[in-house]
Amino acid sequence: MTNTDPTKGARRLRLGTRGSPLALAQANQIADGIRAASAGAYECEIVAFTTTGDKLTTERLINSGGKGLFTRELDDALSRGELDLAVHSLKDVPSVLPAGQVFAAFPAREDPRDGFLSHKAKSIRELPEGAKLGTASLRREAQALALRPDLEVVTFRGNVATRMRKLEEGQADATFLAMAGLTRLGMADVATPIPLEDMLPAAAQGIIGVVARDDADTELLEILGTLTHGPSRAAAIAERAFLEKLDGSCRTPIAAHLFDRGDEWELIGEVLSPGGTARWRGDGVCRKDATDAQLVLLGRAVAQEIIFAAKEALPVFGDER
Ligand SMILES: NCc1[nH]cc(CCC(=O)O)c1CC(=O)O
Repeated sequence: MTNTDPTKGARRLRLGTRGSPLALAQANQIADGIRAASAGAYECEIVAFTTTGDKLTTERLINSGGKGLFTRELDDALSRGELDLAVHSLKDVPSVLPAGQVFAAFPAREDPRDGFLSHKAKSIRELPEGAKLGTASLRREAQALALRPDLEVVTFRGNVATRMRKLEEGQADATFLAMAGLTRLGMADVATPIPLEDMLPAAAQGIIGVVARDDADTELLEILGTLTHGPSRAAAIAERAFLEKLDGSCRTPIAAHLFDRGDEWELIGEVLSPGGTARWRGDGVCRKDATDAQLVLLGRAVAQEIIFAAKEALPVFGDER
């Protein structure tokens, strides 16, 4: 499948992604991977997009704006054939891909933990009474308030650099950022990682998803397949199946993580009421050699457990699904 004949020019691929430094770093990683795995047969050109999500300026707009805000423009360009591949932070990708699109690679997951950033404390617990927490994430807001109901949550939007600047300016006393993003930008040391069990991350946090059209040529799909990391792919499938089953509302704080328990996978899922006054956890295990279908069933079963437990309190789960 490799083209080592120097007289034959490399085939050009257009890789679409968002314009943020993090998105560009991720796209470059994939471009390097494709070049190496194809022994130079493919060369990638990175095309940066501004998505609707990048243009919105307030947290509330994001939270009420529906799904795919960070992917729609890329989805459309991929469908139209203006791109060959789209590179996404998987946690920003809606749980169902647009028709005609497939995941072509799930490279090794980067640190999935959330990071805590503050000049006033080393952890959420140590923050002074009534401290301001900057976040645009309903999940992080609910998880932090579950622990510290006295905190005041303030809107914190923008890319990693913007949010760090807002913290420096004192617009908040603390904020959270995904360790994966910080690590990929070479800035992991600005944050204190929070143990996974203390703050369960968003489904697929730290995983990159590479999306192709389902009619992409087999040679390209084979090369992309070699970039896939099995355990990260298993996590992507189980965590996203959990999310899909729960996807009643984009206003519900949801977290999920597939843990490596030696000879088994354990999926822990969590749903909180907005504001963190109530929290439901579910969990389930499966064998490490589970098929994709079994990983999907695991995700759905953990979601179903939470739906049963939470449906009285959260009417959004009352519907049959
Ligand atoms: N919603 C924005 C977003 N999407 C992906 C990441 C980080 C990288 C990742 O989780 O893969 C971030 C920033 C953050 O949550 O701090």
